[in-house]
Amino acid sequence: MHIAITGNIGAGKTTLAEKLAEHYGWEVYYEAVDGNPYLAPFYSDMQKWSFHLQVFFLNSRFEQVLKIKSKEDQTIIQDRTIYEDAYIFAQNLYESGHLNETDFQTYRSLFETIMQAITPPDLMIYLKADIPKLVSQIKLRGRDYEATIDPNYLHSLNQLYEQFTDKYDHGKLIEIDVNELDFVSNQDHFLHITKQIEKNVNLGKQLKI
Ligand SMILES: Nc1ncnc2c1ncn2[C@@H]1O[C@H](COP(=O)(O)OP(=O)(O)OP(=O)(O)O)[C@@H](O)[C@H]1O
Repeated sequence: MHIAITGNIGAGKTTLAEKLAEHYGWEVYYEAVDGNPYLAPFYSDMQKWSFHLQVFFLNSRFEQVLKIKSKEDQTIIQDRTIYEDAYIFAQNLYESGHLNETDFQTYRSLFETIMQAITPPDLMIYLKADIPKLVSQIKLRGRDYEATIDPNYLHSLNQLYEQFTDKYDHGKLIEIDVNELDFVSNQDHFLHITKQIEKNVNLGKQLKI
């Protein structure tokens, strides 16, 4: 089974993926952050590195989806989806003028080709958070290259997340407002999330508990 967590930068996807993996005995597929040669340069010069970074993420996410497909007997939890790369990040860079028309069209055409080869997740979990929550969580983890993230960038991404999740029709999607949730130290908050997952997918004998 393929479960994916979707949400803006700093929404808590990686932390939730790890907690769910521990709880259910699932495997996590992380985003390609460590060893990503374009991520830090991208944050210092978006104009120059947007296309490179988008192609890098698209390829790495495509590889993940193919691997997930080949392991149908296991449950894998994916930290961010390929849809977000195209419909949110690349779209935002295009709208803000960091990706030019030609590069964006080339990227979208590559994405459309990839779409023909992949299947959507069985369940998407959208972690919805407002800007103050995102900013404070990004600060907490203290990555140097993320220190320059402008709240306006997060705001534009959040607007695209809203549009994307409203229209999403590739499969099931649950929305979890994490503004007032602390699923790390409050077990009831964590169980609120697992309850919703179990309502939406049949975990059957895969349950570890
Ligand atoms: N397609 C993309 N275009 C631009 N930046 C991207 C893209 N995909 C991921 N990123 C960025 O790469 C980094 C990934 O970091 P990480 O995997 O820790 O996730 P995150 O988005 O911060 O989420 P969370 O805190 O919810 O786990 C972030 O700065 C993130 O937004």
